[in-house]
Amino acid sequence: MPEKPSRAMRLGIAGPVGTGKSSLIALLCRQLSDELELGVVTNDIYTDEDARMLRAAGVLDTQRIRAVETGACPHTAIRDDITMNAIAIEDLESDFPGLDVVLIESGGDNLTATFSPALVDAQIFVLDVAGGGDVVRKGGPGIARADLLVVNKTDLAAYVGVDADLMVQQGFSARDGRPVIGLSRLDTESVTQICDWVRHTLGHYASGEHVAQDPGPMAPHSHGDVTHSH
Ligand SMILES: Nc1nc2c(ncn2[C@@H]2O[C@H](COP(=O)(O)OP(=O)(O)OP(=O)(O)O)[C@@H](O)[C@H]2O)c(=O)[nH]1
Repeated sequence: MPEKPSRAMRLGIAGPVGTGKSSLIALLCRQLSDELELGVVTNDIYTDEDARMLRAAGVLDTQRIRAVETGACPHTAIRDDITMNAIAIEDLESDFPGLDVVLIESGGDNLTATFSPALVDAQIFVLDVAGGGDVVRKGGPGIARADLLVVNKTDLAAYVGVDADLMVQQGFSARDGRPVIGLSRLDTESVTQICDWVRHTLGHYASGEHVAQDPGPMAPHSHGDVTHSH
């Protein structure tokens, strides 16, 4: 058994609005909190809604769930100026020494927002079948190079006329062999798969084999009348 690392593995969960990031965090807390010491940091633009939802879900001691109110563009706080998130994580780590994993939820953003490797050790990019079958093919840094791509809500595929297996296949083609999981909270096999992925990644992190990757900058975009290309 490798020695416990000096700090928790920081695992980012990114992806467009409504794809199921908070639900995935709730699921991981429910499944893994008996075996791992977990903490959560959420990012919302003007509210602490996601943190309140997770606290209300009763999946973790409420003190272990911290909210960052990012203001403005949510990606700024996970990529360009990570200070608020870094402080929230350090507070959690000092209040709960011995945390194994801190899950950090990005504010739902556009398809190209990803975490800086200075903030997270590994990141999951979450899409859902309801966003349409073409999304994976269209690509973007998170889709192509996050440590894991999740195609979520596969239980809804038949209702929205999307072939979930094809989306997963397209994910594999876009990712040079990096992992892709088709997930539904109603499908226990897929839930086991994602929990195993977290355990496996934590094992690599703990043994020092895991190297944080930068999926790449987001596409040029506009904040009001100013155009940024990060
Ligand atoms: N059918 C189905 N619905 C799901 C699943 N996972 C999440 N949802 C639903 O999808 C909706 C959005 O989920 P959230 O977890 O709030 O999504 P989010 O990405 O955190 O949303 P933002 O924080 O607003 O970006 C909710 O109504 C969830 O109940 C799933 O596996 N299957």
